[in-house]
Amino acid sequence: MSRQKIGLLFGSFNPIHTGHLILAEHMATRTDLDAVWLVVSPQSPFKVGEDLLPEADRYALVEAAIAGNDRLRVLDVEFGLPKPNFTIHTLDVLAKQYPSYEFVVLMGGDNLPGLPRWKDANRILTEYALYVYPRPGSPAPADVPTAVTIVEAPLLDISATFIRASVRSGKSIRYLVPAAVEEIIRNNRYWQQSQ
Ligand SMILES: Nc1ncnc2c1ncn2[C@@H]1O[C@H](COP(=O)(O)OP(=O)(O)OP(=O)(O)O)[C@@H](O)[C@H]1O
Ligand SMILES: O=C(O)c1ccc[n+]([C@@H]2O[C@H](COP(=O)([O-])O)[C@@H](O)[C@H]2O)c1
Repeated sequence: MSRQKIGLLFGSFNPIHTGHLILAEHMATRTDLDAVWLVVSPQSPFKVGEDLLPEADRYALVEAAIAGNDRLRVLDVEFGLPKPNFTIHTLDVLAKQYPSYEFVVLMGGDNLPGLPRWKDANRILTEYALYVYPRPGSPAPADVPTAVTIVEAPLLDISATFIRASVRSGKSIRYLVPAAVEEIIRNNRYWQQSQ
């Protein structure tokens, strides 16, 4: 029997939004992946100094967003790892922890140009396949490494930045995030005070 193939979507999820969810569901149902795991990063090396909610709060939002979807799972594996969170470290931990699974790294097209600056980028590209979901404003480069597959999928012009800005200015985020996420954001007044 072939090994379970799991897509890993690493992100700050500040907050999780419909773009992440459509990406994850698309990968889990329209590629050869069996499931997608969303890995909440406490501190992306490229987002040091940004206005991040505490990681436990971002995790709770992801948990609420994916409730009831058996193909999706959220991981807090990076919470106990040194910061900033280098993806290669997490991949090494997961490979050891789940030797019977084959992991694929998922990302949006905006992350592809910066990939050569990731820690041990060459090792990631040698040891893992990468499936890239296209993102508005980030056209696929003409030349991609052989490990990279650009997946054909509907473009989603949604970002966590837009959602935080909407909340701050009192605009609706209905449908941009699941109802359960919207409720948690409202009840906790995230981004309405000085966060
Ligand atoms: N609308 C989208 N289309 C395609 N990929 C996306 C989209 N939104 C997020 N992603 C991808 O999901 C992963 C995690 O993204 P992240 O949590 O940083 O969200 P973000 O919306 O890009 O956040 P921010 O606006 O705060 O920078 C990244 O690989 C990113 O490229
Ligand atoms: O490993 C690296 O060097 C590296 C560099 C930049 C980003 N990442 C990871 O990529 C994910 C998305 O990052 P970001 O900055 O788009 O939120 C997040 O999990 C980061 O930890 C990882």
